[in-house]
Amino acid sequence: MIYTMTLNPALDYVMHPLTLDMGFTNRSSTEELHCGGNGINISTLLNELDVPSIAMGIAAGFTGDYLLRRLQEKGVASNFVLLDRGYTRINIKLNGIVMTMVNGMGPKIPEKKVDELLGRMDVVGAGDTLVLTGSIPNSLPEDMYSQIMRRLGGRGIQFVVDAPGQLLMEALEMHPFLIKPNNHEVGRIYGVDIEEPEECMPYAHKLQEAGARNVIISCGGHGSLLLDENGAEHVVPTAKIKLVNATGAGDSMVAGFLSQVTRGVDYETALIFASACGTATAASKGIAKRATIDRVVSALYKKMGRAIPGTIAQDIQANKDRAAAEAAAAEAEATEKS
Ligand SMILES: O=P(O)(O)OC[C@@]1(O)O[C@H](CO)[C@@H](O)[C@@H]1O
Repeated sequence: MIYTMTLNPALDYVMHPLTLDMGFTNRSSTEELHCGGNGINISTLLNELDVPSIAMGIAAGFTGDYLLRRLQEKGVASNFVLLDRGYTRINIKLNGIVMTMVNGMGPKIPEKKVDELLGRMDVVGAGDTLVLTGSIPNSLPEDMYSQIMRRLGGRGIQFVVDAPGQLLMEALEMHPFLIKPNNHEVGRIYGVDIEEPEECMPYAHKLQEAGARNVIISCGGHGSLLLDENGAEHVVPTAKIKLVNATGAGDSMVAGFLSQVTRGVDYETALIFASACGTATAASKGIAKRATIDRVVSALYKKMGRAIPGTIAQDIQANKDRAAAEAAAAEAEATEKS
């Protein structure tokens, strides 16, 4: 089973202001509200791919209630500790000419609730994957992820860590199965300005030397790289799309990668699929749907001049057949009612 941990989930309120003038009232042309927080995004995409996962974390107040209800409606299994006070944050994503984000701080987490969460995590065991991702509320210690990994260490759990700066570096000594920073995050860690996957490769080696088994570094429109645990380097371009909203694109990469490696697919194919999932979300309102992912997968293989591998081609065909059957059933039902 894949477990995702979101200690500081959010509702992502995406607004589309036509202008953004500081000190004035700006008006949005359209708005959307999505369940957010990195682990939740990962579980949402896994659910879209029919890969079972359980989203864990801490939620609070009316926003937390809404978040959990929406997850349930989508069929995303969850196991959240509820706080008695405060509310799950609402992160503002201003999707104007330049994307601007204002993320909330999140509620204060009392120690007894952390203990409750740690207790619930005892279900995670041998063969499971635990994804620790996103920022953590201020009231929790900086080394929270490595604390969790130490507590659960030695049980044969595969850890995935996608977190900023110190949180990530602290976790490396526990040899996570996968880390996925982006080029900006890596640049901040090592004090460099890097854009292209090839420029990032030496830093992937440093992160691997520091403890990570597999290192993916995403570089937005420039592509992405994987330095795998066998020392092989893989670089993949990005399919061309019209950017809609990049929120959750990195999380979608993690979900896409896990969806493939957990079924035994080779690392290069898993990276290509991961890249397509990230791009598909960047081309979508919210986390990508399967049909968009399949379109981007096909476009990416075409761009790379390669044939789509058998397992992935079969999935795409099965999804097409399922969508066609669902459309036919819906049409038949509509005809019957009229
Ligand atoms: O404030 P954090 O935890 O660093 O990031 C939270 C967040 O920006 O990341 C997700 C996208 O990756 C969004 O759904 C969410 O709002």
